Amino acid sequence: MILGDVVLPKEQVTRKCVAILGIRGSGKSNTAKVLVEELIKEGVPVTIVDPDGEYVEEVVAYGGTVVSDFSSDPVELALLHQKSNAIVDVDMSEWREESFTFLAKYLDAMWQVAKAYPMDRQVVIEEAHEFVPQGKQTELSDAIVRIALRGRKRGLGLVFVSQRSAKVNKDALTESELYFLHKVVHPADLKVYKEILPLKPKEIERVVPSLGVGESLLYFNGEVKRVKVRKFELFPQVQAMNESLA
Ligand SMILES: Nc1ncnc2c1ncn2[C@@H]1O[C@H](COP(=O)(O)OP(=O)(O)OP(=O)(O)O)[C@@H](O)[C@H]1O
Repeated sequence: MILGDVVLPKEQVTRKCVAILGIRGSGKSNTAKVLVEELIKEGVPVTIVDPDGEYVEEVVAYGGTVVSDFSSDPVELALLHQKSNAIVDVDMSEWREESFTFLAKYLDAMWQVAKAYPMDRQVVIEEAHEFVPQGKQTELSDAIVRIALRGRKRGLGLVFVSQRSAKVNKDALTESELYFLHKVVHPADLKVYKEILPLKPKEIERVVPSLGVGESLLYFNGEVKRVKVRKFELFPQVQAMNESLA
């Protein structure tokens, strides 16, 4: 999977937890979108928990399913998500109570379906601190923590995206095996990075605030690399054609 100046085999992402952290505007969602696109190309079904509806356009363009009416059947949706290339956007932008209940039921159904039909699939959780917060347990956070801790055997992987790394449930976050650590500046966030990275605290304080948009420290397998993920573009071939005609 070509993400920019970083190339990852699919197996380094699927069945694992991935954390994409950083301040607002550091490029987290862009990194997540590039990752989703590459997973889809590999045939891995992806579900996006989308609190701002910021993936809807892409999911529609890829012929995926956008769920914003929470009266649909979560089990049916989990079965639909079983297909190779399936992409589901759970649009939580209205922050309704029933959307949280639906999401918990959907993830639970996915967990059950994955037992019967294990296959690689990934769930991306934007603003993860809202759904799986540190110090607060809900039906939904239980469903997410269960996937984080025990999803591997059923093929389930997670991607946590958050600007409030200190507020994401530690049990879930520390399951991550791959980290894209974008810019942070606040001491509480730097502290989380210091707990994750095998670098000297002074080095972290020097490098992390200097990261540009789209740049991150990629931490995987005990190794830290400064990387730049490419800018996500919806159907670049179409855009290039339009530009050449203009
Ligand atoms: N790798 C990149 N190359 C060029 N531009 C980028 C890159 N990553 C992000 N950007 C641009 O920077 C801006 C912020 O990116 P993005 O929305 O991904 O940040 P974010 O950290 O998710 O912010 P927020 O927390 O507010 O959602 C966008 O305009 C995006 O197009």
